[in-house]
Amino acid sequence: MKIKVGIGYDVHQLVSGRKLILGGVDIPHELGLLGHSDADVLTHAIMDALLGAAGLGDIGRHFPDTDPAYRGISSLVLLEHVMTLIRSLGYEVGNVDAVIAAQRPKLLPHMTDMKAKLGPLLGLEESDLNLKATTTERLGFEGREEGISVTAVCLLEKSS
Ligand SMILES: Nc1ccn([C@@H]2O[C@H](COP(=O)(O)O)[C@@H](O)[C@H]2O)c(=O)n1
Ligand SMILES: C[C@@]1(CO)OP(=O)(O)OP(=O)(O)OC[C@H]1O
Repeated sequence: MKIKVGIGYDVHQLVSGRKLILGGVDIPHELGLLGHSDADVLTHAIMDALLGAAGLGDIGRHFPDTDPAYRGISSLVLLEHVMTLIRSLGYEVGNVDAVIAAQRPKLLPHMTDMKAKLGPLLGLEESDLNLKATTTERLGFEGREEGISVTAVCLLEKSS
């Protein structure tokens, strides 16, 4: 069994007039995330962890933000592409763990919905997909509610 580890990190700015999409879930909030796609920073960090583990670079390489094809696209669609790539190399995802740094809103009530969207795409059972949230105690850009950051790690497994 070959095992590879990956890490992903992403940040998106919080602005008015945009939706707050995390893990494919539209979370009610007065601010949303700015980006070329739907700016789903959680899904982006997970994709970067997967691509990193597979030695495939990052999401900017696969989905350039200069390409109109990706304007407003659901990041879950991009995750499906990433999973196709990962599986074409013979890998399956072992587990994913992620921490979302957001001062507000409270994300715990939305974790089950996020896991229900992401788990099937990743091919993961509930216990192998862990999502966490933390405030930064009002410190830094997340604490000032200027943006949300996510750090994600994953394992990829290939039997050989
Ligand atoms: N946006 C957030 C941030 C945190 N949580 C939950 O609150 C717990 C305590 O947060 P601290 O930053 O004080 O450690 C944290 O463990 C999360 O369960 C949340 O739901 N949404
Ligand atoms: C996802 C992509 C592609 O639409 O755009 P954004 O939503 O701006 O996200 P980011 O994490 O800045 O970079 C990756 C991009 O290529």
